[in-house]
Amino acid sequence: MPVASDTEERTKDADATDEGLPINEVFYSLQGEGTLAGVPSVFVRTSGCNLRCWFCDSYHTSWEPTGAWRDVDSIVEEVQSHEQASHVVLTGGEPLIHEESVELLERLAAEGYHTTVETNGTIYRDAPIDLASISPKLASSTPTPNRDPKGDGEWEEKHEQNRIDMDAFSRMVDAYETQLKFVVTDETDLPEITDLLDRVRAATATAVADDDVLLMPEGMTREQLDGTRSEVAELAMEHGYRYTPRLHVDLWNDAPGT
Ligand SMILES: C[S@@+](CC[C@H](N)C(=O)[O-])C[C@H]1O[C@@H](n2cnc3c(N)ncnc32)[C@H](O)[C@@H]1O
Ligand SMILES: Nc1nc2[nH]cc(C(=O)O)c2c(=O)[nH]1
Ligand code: SF4
Ligand SMILES: [Mg+2]
Repeated sequence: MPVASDTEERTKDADATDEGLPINEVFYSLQGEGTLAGVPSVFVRTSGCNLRCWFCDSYHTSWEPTGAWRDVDSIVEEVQSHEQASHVVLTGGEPLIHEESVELLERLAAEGYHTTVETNGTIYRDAPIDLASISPKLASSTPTPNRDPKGDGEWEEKHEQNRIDMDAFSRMVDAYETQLKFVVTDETDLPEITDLLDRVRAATATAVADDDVLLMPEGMTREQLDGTRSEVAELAMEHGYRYTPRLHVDLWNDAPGT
């Protein structure tokens, strides 16, 4: 069923309940991105997002949010059915638009799981998060009319206004072990990354090392990554940041549930 796309809309959604989470998919795979790439993990993907990146590889959680409302018990049960996994990745959509994500993380922590939250960094929540994998959205993510996958640029202004929230971003950096994972389209993204790092370093008590900064090539298929990965790897070397592959795309291309 369709899921309201952000918290504000969701409260108006007659289908919304006070309990549970809108779930787009739960699957077992290898963590494909970031410092934990290669680690067997169960992915819980919530539906609904407060942003609209033109390149979003999870279209059915953002541009056309779909999923089923599920209670936390049933989600935890499905996670536990993948007996080999001790890591859980909560992603979306934007998982932190949902208050119930906190309860899910509490339950998973109580069961002994390592939890990673994949987030755009615009919403802070207090929860047992072992790794906050923050992917702040750059200007190059904005759905301008010529790049809008759905309409005619209706989301451009809202996305542009909301894509960075320095308060939420810096609170998260101070509260959790963090990696900053920037989606890079080309070299023109680098000045904005440098500027965002200056701003977050000025706003936080925690040291943000260049080693915590990862450049990830934009692309949801192998073919698209063929056009970005070499350049992004060179940019990481040039600037002293890390490079992260998109291992799942290299292994399984854009197959569902990977
Ligand atoms: C679908 S998002 C969900 C979590 C959260 N909304 C966010 O953006 O961080 C999961 C990850 O995929 C990245 N991503 C989405 N589309 C991508 C693309 N076309 N190429 C590279 N990374 C992409 C995001 O930046 C984020 O790191
Ligand atoms: N294998 C795999 N690794 C991932 N790491 C982050 C993902 C995400 O969509 O948040 C993701 C994903 O969708 N698949
Ligand atoms: S913030 Fe994440 S889920 Fe939302 S549109 Fe961007 S990439 Fe997709
Ligand atoms: Mg993904």
